[in-house]
Amino acid sequence: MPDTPAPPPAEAEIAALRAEIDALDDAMHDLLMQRAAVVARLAGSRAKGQGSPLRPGREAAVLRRLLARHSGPLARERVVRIWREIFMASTAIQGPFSVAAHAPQSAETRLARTHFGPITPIRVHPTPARALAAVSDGEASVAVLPAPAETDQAESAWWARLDVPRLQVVARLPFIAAPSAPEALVVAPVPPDPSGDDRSLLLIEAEADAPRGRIAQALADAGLAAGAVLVLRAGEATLALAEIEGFLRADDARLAALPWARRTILGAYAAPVAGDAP
Ligand SMILES: O=C(O)C(=O)C[C@]1(C(=O)O)C=C[C@@H](O)C=C1
Repeated sequence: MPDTPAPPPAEAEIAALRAEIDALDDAMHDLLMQRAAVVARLAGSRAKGQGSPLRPGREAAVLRRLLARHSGPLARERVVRIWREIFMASTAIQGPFSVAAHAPQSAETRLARTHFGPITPIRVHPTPARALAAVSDGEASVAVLPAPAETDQAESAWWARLDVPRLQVVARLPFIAAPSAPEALVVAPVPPDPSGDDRSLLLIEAEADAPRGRIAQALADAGLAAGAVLVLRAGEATLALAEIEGFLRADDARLAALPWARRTILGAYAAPVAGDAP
């Protein structure tokens, strides 16, 4: 028998570590196949019902739970990336899924791509109305639109005309907080699902000259903790869009304490999580 020289120690060490990685890959693959089988069972369950398989609140709750137990050299943002792909794979098991985006800054398309993954079809529409129509008509599963901004004019303020409750805001992108980066909202033909730490969007139609301060005060007096309040002067009315702490429901008694009868909950989304420390 010819003598086979023993590999140098460094190569032997690499081979041993790669064998460990191979075993872990097999274990992870087994778990992914098991997870996919459970998702297929969930898709068939009557409790989940028909309609969009997407549950952004549940996704956020899963990610928060994993990030809370996370440690080691794997970056938090990488954990989110890996699970985003898992969620989209699970969504695909439950039916076709596509995105209609309106992306005036092209950042919205990037946010949609990052959130919904590289394989999900994304079509960019020239106006928010066209993107929303694609969802209403069943051509797309969700719309991704620019987050409301103080600079919005009556024409660009898609949120002022959202066909609620048929269409509702269900998520805000990005889920990993990125201060002063562009943001987008996800609109779906289903209500949002709570994640346990949420913010809701409340649209109020006030009188034409209602000062912003009065609207903010009325919200505070009603016990509604508002973050940003956007104000849009629209002819005879003032439209105020308030981001309210928590998952607001239509029968919330605090809404009845507001001095304006025309108030609409546009939806809700999970509060973002912190990224990796720089
Ligand atoms: O929990 C569900 O309803 C699922 O469809 C499963 C799952 C997941 O993979 O964890 C997938 C998609 C949903 O958006 C949320 C969660």
